[in-house]
Amino acid sequence: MSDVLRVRDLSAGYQPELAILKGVDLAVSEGEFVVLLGPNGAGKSTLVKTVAGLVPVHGGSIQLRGEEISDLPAHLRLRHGLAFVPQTENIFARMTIRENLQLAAQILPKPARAERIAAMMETFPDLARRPGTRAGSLSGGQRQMLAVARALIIDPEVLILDEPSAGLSPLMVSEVFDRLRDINARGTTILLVEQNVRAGLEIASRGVVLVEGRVAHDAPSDALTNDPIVADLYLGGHQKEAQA
Ligand SMILES: Nc1ncnc2c1ncn2[C@@H]1O[C@H](COP(=O)(O)OP(=O)(O)OP(=O)(O)O)[C@@H](O)[C@H]1O
Repeated sequence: MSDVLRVRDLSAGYQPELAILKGVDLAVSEGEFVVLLGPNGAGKSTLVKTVAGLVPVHGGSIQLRGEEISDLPAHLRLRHGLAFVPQTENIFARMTIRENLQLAAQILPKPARAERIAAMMETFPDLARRPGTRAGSLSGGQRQMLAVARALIIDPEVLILDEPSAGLSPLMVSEVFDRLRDINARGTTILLVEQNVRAGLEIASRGVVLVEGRVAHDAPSDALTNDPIVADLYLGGHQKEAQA
């Protein structure tokens, strides 16, 4: 399997002298579903934001299909096929569902836009039922679906999501996760940041555990789920909570 995304010895942070990521190595293969786990403050969001071009890189490399992208601004990374769904402010609340999709489609050549919007409406029937509804009036789960639809409009090489389950009820989380599972089954490579260890390892085939800005574990989900040392040391509270 070829790597879609490859991060090597990546250091990055919000200020020049303060590295939050301290030499991260991570590869995501074509068609894979990888979950990024770790305690609060480990640097999960910082890692995906750095990959998306939103946090300054101090050193190391980020490659998309073998091409170095760490020098590119965020909008050009998007053009290269890297779609990122931030944790918040990922839709335009005052605009309708259709307008949100139309805006996201602006990046595509004009003739391709209508077809991609129609494809998203087909993938997300819940959104297709009410294209004129203002995004701000949708439920939390539907908003996340719209954010994912906006990201998918370019038919990306890789879809990166920063905790789309944050603040959602368990029912909504399972709806969003079911949809992500479908999207992955149709061939989209996914890298997901998730706080809930059990839910993350259930949906992804591989887990990467970040601790203090470094990769502490990188293993198939089954192995991480059953590794008591990993559960106690790094996933501790979350794992116990999830099993309670
Ligand atoms: N905009 C920012 N400016 C400066 N420091 C930041 C910023 N965002 C995050 N940090 C710091 O970076 C470190 C890593 O935070 P990050 O949000 O990446 O961790 P995380 O693993 O995603 O945690 P959580 O699960 O709590 O979201 C923390 O020390 C945090 O205080």
